[in-house]
Amino acid sequence: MEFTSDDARAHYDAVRDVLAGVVVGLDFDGTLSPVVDDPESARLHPGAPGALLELAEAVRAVAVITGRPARQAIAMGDLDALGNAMLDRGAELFVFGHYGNERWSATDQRIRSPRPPAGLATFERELPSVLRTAGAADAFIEEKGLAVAVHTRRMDDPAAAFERLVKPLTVLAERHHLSVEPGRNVIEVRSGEMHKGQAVRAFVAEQEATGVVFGGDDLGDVEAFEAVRALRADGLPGLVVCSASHERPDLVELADVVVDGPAGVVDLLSRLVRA
Ligand SMILES: O=P(O)(O)OC[C@H]1O[C@H](O[C@H]2O[C@H](CO)[C@@H](O)[C@H](O)[C@H]2O)[C@H](O)[C@@H](O)[C@@H]1O
Repeated sequence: MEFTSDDARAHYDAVRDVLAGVVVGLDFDGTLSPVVDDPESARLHPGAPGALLELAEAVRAVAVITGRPARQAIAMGDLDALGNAMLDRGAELFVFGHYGNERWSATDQRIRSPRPPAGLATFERELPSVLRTAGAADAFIEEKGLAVAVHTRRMDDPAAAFERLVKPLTVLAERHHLSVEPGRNVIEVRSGEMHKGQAVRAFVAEQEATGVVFGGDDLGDVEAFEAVRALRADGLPGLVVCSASHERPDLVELADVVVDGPAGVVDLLSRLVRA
């Protein structure tokens, strides 16, 4: 792991000093789960369950804060089993799905979810024609219930297809009062009312946390990075962790600690607990 500045090392120390009251939010894809070509094949890094279990015992609470539907993240990460193991040790696991629009906890076991945004159904009906016009008819469409994601990763030239799609998908989304969330070879269209920064702030407040850590790898995590930095400016110890990849080098400068993908995240969490 690498600190991005001397201040960053001090932020790490400050969080470690109040660890028992700290909340930890972690993104799923690219942070706890290595990025794979097929979004449906994503799974937790093999070291993640053990590291999260150890972490949960040492901190106030742990949350997976993801753009995925909570149900899907729970299934892919076997998070209900992990949550039960945490409960056995007196700790709690939360999952905030759809960028904080959904909520699940190991204690509650029910997913609290809003209705899909108005306009999404019409957007989805019009989407194939927009993809054809943009020369991207073979993009993979992931229907997510509250959102839809258009993936270019498995196309011949993923970056070029992504660039061709940003404008027409933005125009179509805006026509239906929806927001565009660009990510790693994916353009997601969803309601713009919630983001991970709000999820982090709400998590800190409800847990009366004495510190906060957030780890992420993609543009959808930037608001959470900003929330940690803003809370820190108000006096709460905080640490921003970037799970780095060649696909998103621009996120490094927003972080305090940079690690090498999900394996690096697992290593960092273990070090934090053992320190
Ligand atoms: O907030 P996250 O947990 O990071 O979820 C964001 C999106 O991640 C997924 O896509 C990403 O991971 C896929 C599997 O590794 C990869 O194939 C894709 O290229 C990545 O962008 C997911 O499919 C989306 O629904 C999430 O919004």
